[in-house]
Amino acid sequence: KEFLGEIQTYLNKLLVYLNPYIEITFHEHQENSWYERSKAYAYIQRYLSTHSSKSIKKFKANVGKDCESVVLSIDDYQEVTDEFNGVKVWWTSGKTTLHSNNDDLEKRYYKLTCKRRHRDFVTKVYMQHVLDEGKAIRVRTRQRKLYTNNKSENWYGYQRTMWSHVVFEHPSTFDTLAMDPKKKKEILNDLITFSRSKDYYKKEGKSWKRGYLINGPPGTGKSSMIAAMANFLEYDIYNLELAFVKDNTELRKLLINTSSKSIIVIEDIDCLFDLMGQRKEKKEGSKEEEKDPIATKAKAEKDRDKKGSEGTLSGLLNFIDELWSTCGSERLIVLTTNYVENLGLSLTRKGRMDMHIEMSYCCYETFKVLAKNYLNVESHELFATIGRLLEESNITPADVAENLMPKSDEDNVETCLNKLIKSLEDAKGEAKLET
Ligand SMILES: Nc1ncnc2c1ncn2[C@@H]1O[C@H](COP(=O)(O)OP(=O)(O)OP(=O)(O)O)[C@@H](O)[C@H]1O
Ligand SMILES: [Mg+2]
Repeated sequence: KEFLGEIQTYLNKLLVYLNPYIEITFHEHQENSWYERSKAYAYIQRYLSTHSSKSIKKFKANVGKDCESVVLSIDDYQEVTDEFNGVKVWWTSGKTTLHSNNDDLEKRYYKLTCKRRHRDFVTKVYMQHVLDEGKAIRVRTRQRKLYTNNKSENWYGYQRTMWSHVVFEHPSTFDTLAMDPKKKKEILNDLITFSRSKDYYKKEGKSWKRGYLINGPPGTGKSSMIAAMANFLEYDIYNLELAFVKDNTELRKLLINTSSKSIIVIEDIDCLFDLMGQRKEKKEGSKEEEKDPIATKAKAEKDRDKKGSEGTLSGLLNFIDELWSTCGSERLIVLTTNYVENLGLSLTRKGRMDMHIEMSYCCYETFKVLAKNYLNVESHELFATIGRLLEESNITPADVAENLMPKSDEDNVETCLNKLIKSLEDAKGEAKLET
């Protein structure tokens, strides 16, 4: 009997030796951490769902938390064949169920089978390919988000969130954005250089971020510009509502909770002037003051030269410095304002913002892009008249767009252009009356 047992073990070993295949298993959850989903598992899932769509008929849908994304993956025990550099591998997915005291835990895995002699190639080269590709697919297909910060009263408790989000779906792109083509090119180049300079920033010991100050009257496309940037770089947007931020500590907490590949936006930074002023007055004389660097610094400044606005300006700059130093890498910081006068100067001069973008009233070049967007025309006999009128009046791209947009079935290129001409003439008349 002992002898038989020994034979059995040898036979098993022989079988293993003769079996030309090996199996590698990737579990959904790391050992000892059921809460942390393995990144490799997620990447393999993406990889297989795009590389197997032809050969497979049964899929399983995983719908994201907010019903915002659907990821297909191969259903249990379906086999997928993949080939890479002439090496064939087979994938299956499956699950084991663990019975614990309260509930059954499903443990899912992907199993990779390949020829024994390909082992090195598969574990080193092929798997690297799968993981890289899976990661790239995930970046490509991720839904981008628009975040806004909540009041800090809502940061705690049952549904605590600092940032609320919706899916970001603004249609604006650099193609539809109407502005001086030379400036547009400049901005695009700047963004491209930025997105490719990871190593440069690292080598220079700088963190990888860039700041833009966008100014222009309402309706000239500042928000559209930010959306176009986000669409171009495929970044998320964090809209920072400073009225909800009490002090630098809160600001810091918010910024730490932003993710990379994002644009942090503060709109209407000039309104912040007033906000800073209020904050300072409230704090004045209170004990809190010593703890708050903004107020303290602002007060010191004020005491020194007794100029109120200087105090608030330095408070604002302080805030922005905090913003710069706290938010992590791979981020754009964009500030917008309607009035640039002293604000823009002090922001750009002191090296805080890298680029100053000016959005202006509609000129002929801008109009041509809008006409292409809304009416799909590149030239028309009325263009000359419009060009001349544009030179004589200040009308925003938003107003031009409003006129060009066909509103009923009767509207066509001709009627829309005439509508615009009428508005331009009215605007000109008004301007004359004012002077
Ligand atoms: N330069 C532009 N190119 C294309 N569309 C524009 C442009 N400017 C304005 N528009 C149109 O006008 C609308 C309003 O523009 P947008 O919100 O970008 O202006 P804004 O400068 O952010 O204004 P505000 O200062 O009021 O926030 C946009 O939805 C867009 O359709
Ligand atoms: Mg705006």
